[in-house]
Amino acid sequence: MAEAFAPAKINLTLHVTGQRPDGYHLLDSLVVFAGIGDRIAVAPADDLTLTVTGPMAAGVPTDGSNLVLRAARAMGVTGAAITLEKHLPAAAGIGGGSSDAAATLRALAGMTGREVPPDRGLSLGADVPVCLAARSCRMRGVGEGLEPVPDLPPLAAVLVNPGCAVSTPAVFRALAARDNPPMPDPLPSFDSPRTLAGWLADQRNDLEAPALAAAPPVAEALAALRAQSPLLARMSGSGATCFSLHESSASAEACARAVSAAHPDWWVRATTFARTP
Ligand SMILES: C[C@](O)(CO)[C@H](O)COP(=O)(O)OP(=O)(O)OC[C@H]1O[C@@H](n2ccc(N)nc2=O)[C@H](O)[C@@H]1O
Ligand SMILES: Nc1ncnc2c1ncn2[C@@H]1O[C@H](COP(=O)(O)OP(=O)(O)OP(=O)(O)O)[C@@H](O)[C@H]1O
Repeated sequence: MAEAFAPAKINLTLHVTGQRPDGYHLLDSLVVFAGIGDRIAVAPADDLTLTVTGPMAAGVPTDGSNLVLRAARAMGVTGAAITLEKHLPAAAGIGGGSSDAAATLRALAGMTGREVPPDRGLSLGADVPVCLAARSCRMRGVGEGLEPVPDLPPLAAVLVNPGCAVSTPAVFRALAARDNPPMPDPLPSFDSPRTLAGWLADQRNDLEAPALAAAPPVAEALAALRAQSPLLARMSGSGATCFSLHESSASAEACARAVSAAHPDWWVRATTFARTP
């Protein structure tokens, strides 16, 4: 028996800087992890099985297409009873499936003593290597280039998903430009959430414009967050989840309460983005 936490992945920035001949995009992204996420438990068994539980289980595939089972197969594991306790919305830009895959690799490595695949799960999804690292990283290439980042201050944050799934390939396809400038190199260091948020405001998520065009509720989520005067509000990944950064946990919790009250059908969580979850 082994367990692993699958934290939500947040792209504080997401610059699309180019495109490979195979169509995959080159990225330059500052990635952090939240204190909330899914949970994976694995136990020895004769066959490979998956049970999905938890408040966000509805609609998550339970067949071989689930990234948890794909991760197990990538490790050559044919016998394991795996439980996925789903707390994160799916197809939401916060790496739910990728983080589940990474946590499965970690848990199965612990249980079986097998090595994780040499590509760190890249063939399962571009976000899997960073989710396997599960700590703040500068992510480049298509997702395989991981570099440690200067110490970031712990960040009080709110996550809002307005309940529309967004297709990652469709958002990439709708990009107006694929050769946008990267972040500065090296990244500066930040002594407070306010300094970091001020710097982030000059950076971008290049997928935000095409996601806003494809999914109008993203604009509503951003407007609802901005109405609470956060340090910054932005979309994560390919959407539709948006995040806000705050000076304190009390301010993040007040923001989450206000957005939840105005939009009871949205998924809204106050959390912390930390160097290690
Ligand atoms: C948008 C991000 O979440 C940012 O962290 C990731 O780049 C996407 O990661 P992911 O969902 O794990 O991506 P994958 O499952 O590998 O790819 C889904 C689709 O997104 C597009 N894709 C993904 C990653 C990348 N660097 N370039 C792309 O163009 C491709 O159309 C691909 O078919
Ligand atoms: N364990 C899983 N949890 C959620 N979705 C999964 C899982 N395994 C496979 N999927 C499928 O993957 C699709 C994308 O879901 P996922 O939650 O990984 O997207 P995402 O948060 O947008 O990812 P990213 O931020 O990496 O682009 C879903 O539509 C779902 O059908």
